[in-house]
Amino acid sequence: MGQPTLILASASPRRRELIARLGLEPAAINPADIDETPAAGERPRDYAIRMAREKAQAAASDDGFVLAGDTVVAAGRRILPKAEDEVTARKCLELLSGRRHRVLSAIALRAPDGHMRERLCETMVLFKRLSAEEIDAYLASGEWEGKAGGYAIQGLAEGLISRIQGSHSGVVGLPLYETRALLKSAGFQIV
Ligand SMILES: Cc1cn([C@H]2C[C@H](O)[C@@H](COP(=O)(O)OP(=O)(O)OP(=O)(O)O)O2)c(=O)[nH]c1=O
Repeated sequence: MGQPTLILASASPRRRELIARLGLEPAAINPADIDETPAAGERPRDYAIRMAREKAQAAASDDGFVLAGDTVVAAGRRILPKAEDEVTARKCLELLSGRRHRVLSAIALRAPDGHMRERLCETMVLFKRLSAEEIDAYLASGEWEGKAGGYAIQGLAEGLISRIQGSHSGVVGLPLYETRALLKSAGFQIV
């Protein structure tokens, strides 16, 4: 039996690389453009799941399974923004410095008949206490651009992270354990 058709609803090159690590190649990449504004008082985990579902729904297809993901950085109940400018990135790093925070990574899989399955992965991340020099140097790298919470663990930031409990791939954007389980439950054959 052949593999079901997989459509990846993501513009993120990291999600493409991560899905390849499960030995899968999407038949199509259909990024979903949705409104990513959190609702007032929305909990980080609810927001991550809602975003993943909305992305999968926006790329809905009768021809295959649509996989989408969403990664949210949360400090307590607070949802950190995607850092689009240096001021925002600095605020995020100052907030995360020396404190534990959570990264919520939700994935949603929409079946061709419209049935939606989802999973959530939660990872604790601890940054060292960052000095002013460390923050300045990190900002100068530009790696924070467009990243939730103003950092990317897959780059320089990992040298500033003393502990992570959960899923490294989840922090990057597609939790491989949960993604494999979700795809297997939908009939994909994966090692
Ligand atoms: C915390 C963290 C975030 N990020 C990035 C991944 C995403 O760009 C962003 C989370 O935003 P997402 O909305 O999850 O993803 P995206 O906008 O990049 O792609 P798409 O919606 O098309 O699938 O933060 C990292 O790359 N590494 C990290 O360590």
